[in-house]
Amino acid sequence: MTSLQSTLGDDPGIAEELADNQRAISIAEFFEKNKHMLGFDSGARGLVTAVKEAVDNALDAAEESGILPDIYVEIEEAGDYYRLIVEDNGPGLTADSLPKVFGKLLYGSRFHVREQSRGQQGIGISAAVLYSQLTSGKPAKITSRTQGGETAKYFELIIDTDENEPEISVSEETTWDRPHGTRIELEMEANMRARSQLHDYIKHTAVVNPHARIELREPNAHFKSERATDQLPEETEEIRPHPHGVELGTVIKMLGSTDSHSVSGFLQGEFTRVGKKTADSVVDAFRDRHYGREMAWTPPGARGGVSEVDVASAVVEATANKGADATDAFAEGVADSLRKRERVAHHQLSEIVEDAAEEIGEEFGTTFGETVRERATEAAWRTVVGAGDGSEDDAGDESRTADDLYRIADDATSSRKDDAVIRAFADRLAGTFREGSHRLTRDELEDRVGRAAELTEEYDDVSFGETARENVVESVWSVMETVPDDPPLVRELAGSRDAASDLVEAMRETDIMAPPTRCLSPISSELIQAGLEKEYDADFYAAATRDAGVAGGDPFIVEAGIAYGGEIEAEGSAEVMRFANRVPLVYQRGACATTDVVKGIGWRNYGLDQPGGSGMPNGPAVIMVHVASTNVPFTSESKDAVANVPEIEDEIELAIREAARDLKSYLNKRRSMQKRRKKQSVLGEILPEMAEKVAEVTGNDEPEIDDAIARIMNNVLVERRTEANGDGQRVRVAIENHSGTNESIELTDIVTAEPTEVSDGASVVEMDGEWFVRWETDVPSDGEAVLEYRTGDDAAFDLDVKGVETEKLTVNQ
Ligand SMILES: Nc1ncnc2c1ncn2[C@@H]1O[C@H](COP(=O)(O)OP(=O)(O)OP(=O)(O)O)[C@@H](O)[C@H]1O
Repeated sequence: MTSLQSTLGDDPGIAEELADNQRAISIAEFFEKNKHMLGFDSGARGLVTAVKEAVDNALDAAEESGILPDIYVEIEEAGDYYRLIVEDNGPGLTADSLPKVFGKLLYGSRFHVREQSRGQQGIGISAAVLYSQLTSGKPAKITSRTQGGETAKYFELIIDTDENEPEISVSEETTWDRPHGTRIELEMEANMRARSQLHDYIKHTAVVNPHARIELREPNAHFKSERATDQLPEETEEIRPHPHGVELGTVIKMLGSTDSHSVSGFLQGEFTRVGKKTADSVVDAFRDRHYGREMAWTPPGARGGVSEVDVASAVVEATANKGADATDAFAEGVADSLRKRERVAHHQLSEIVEDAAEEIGEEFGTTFGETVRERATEAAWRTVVGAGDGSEDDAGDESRTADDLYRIADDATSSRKDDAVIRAFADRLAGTFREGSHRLTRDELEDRVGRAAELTEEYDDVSFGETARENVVESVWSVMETVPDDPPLVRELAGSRDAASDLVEAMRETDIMAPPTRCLSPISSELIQAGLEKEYDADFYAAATRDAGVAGGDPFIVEAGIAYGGEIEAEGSAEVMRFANRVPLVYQRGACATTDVVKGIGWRNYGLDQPGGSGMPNGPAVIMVHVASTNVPFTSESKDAVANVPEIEDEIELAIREAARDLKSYLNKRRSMQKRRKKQSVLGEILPEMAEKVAEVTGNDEPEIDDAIARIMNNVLVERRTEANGDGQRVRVAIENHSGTNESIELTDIVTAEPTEVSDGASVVEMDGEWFVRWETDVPSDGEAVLEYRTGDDAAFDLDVKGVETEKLTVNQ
């Protein structure tokens, strides 16, 4: 027990004493103690993280300035420590911003920008400086030269962790041979145990950044990855958030800081993809949630079977002192408009009365004032809902609304339900409208339907289950009308959590075009495939890039690639390569959404082994996933693993499945080709023996085996025959298609003497004393095509056939 606990309860000043111990903690102090959160948990890992932070920044900075990145990384032993040097050819940093970039945590240019970049939080490089000063006690040494700068600046600094501010020990002008760029030198306690992770990081960075030149020199290795293209990734543009998935707190903050007064203006001004029409739809969805909808009833006379009530006479009765003709015309006008409608809600009836009042008033030179209009509206409404006026001779017709609801409920529920049960239910539901408002939210409607259903279950001893209730709610809700009330002003919304929450829900449920992707820089399927081909000598490659999705208001794109077979390690489980915003993720594979998704896929369906039917697939496969987003949701600030955000997980799965489908058809085909090869080799052994026997028995020549194999195997047979013909020889190349499909075939016969009289459609090209007779032709199933030409007597030939898998091809030349 601590001394404070022992005195607790006796001492009236205990809270004050405790309060004395409270004090703010600077972010730098916090991370000084929690460096593992930033990826600096060990010397081995710390070094990789520091390289990663510096290289990511160098790539970001160069690309942002339209410069093709040229990055040099050097790690050298320096006594008890390791020295890390990273140099880039980026735009450099000004003398004002440089000390803060390296000497202050949470200082950066990207946090508030919705645009894809590797860095996000403004922590990375200052965390590396912090780790270096903590472990070696040495300051960071930074040189930087801005574009067009006469000289370079040189700083030595550490972070004052109490204040989270840079403490500069040296600041001077210097010379540097690079025309622009930044050079960072950090000393730290480290080791090279994570060498393979370091190499992977550099190599994989090169794979997905083919426009960058990256060189790594470390005590045991030196390699340089040259630029594969001079094409910078397409420039990204900052965008506003997308309305889907923005959280309530964010929206409240945005409501508080916008210049707009109206909700519609706010939506159009602060979000991407919201124009006037979309804003109107969001506002309508907001009205439905916030104010509820109004029930719209079938007006009297609009539908057969409903008792005709004289709307006009009700209106006449309610209208006093307007002269008989004007009153009749007014009442007829209302009744007529009403008759034309399929359904009418109270506010729509008011509009009908307003319109008739204006029109008839003008025609008869009289005024139908506010009171008259109201009385007329109420009288007409009573006829619509079958309510009496309270007098003895007008008891109303309660069955009107019940009939109406009966029809809706009958359509919405299964035909197995007894008619009397639906009637009883509709009566009870109609009762709730007689007693309560005709304007209600969806929740209120659910309540009413629920109550009516429960009473029906209780008194009629039948079941009125969840699905029936939901269907009735849906059908009634769909005939209800959105109310015309003006939505609150932005400043009112900002002050009301409930109203703002209704707005967020309305934004969420409105169909809104996917966000523009100019803020993102996906790698593209072609480059993913090219990258995989560069890294892995495989038999098969596939890649897929999905359309943009939205998570938390931030657009994202997922891409996937698969390499299979060849030199890829066949033992053990497949390798998963993860990337986020073009940065390879090296650590925390098990905590990453990408890994979870890969494990959740049934790989046996795609032709890979998967022990137990779930988990990592086995075999010679590499699965690559890239998540590009304006705000990648990492599980922690060390940015090693993508968090389990459902929208992103769904897209990862779809991207992988897209690539995996190609893998599946490749593997299926390969399997059937393997079978074919086996069969063909058996035939190749048996047929010559049979041919020999047949020739022996019949005394004839041995039959043509190649032709027979081609026919039995349904192959394409390409056969060259030559025939001496005067001065030279005639060449005849015949293609017989025994397969069940039409084939497009590209054939090249390479001849050592000049060909003449070549068939139409073929072309001849001479190269170094060889003639290439090229011919592209379509041969239908069971069809034949022939190429003919003449050439010299002593010509030699070599035939090359493309367009048909080798297993389906028999060449006889
Ligand atoms: N080599 C560089 N050249 C030019 N500017 C740089 C360089 N390194 C960092 N910066 C600038 O310094 C800022 C802070 O960098 P820092 O690594 O701390 O954070 P970040 O990259 O923005 O985000 P994160 O914490 O996610 O890495 C960057 O936003 C960028 O504007």
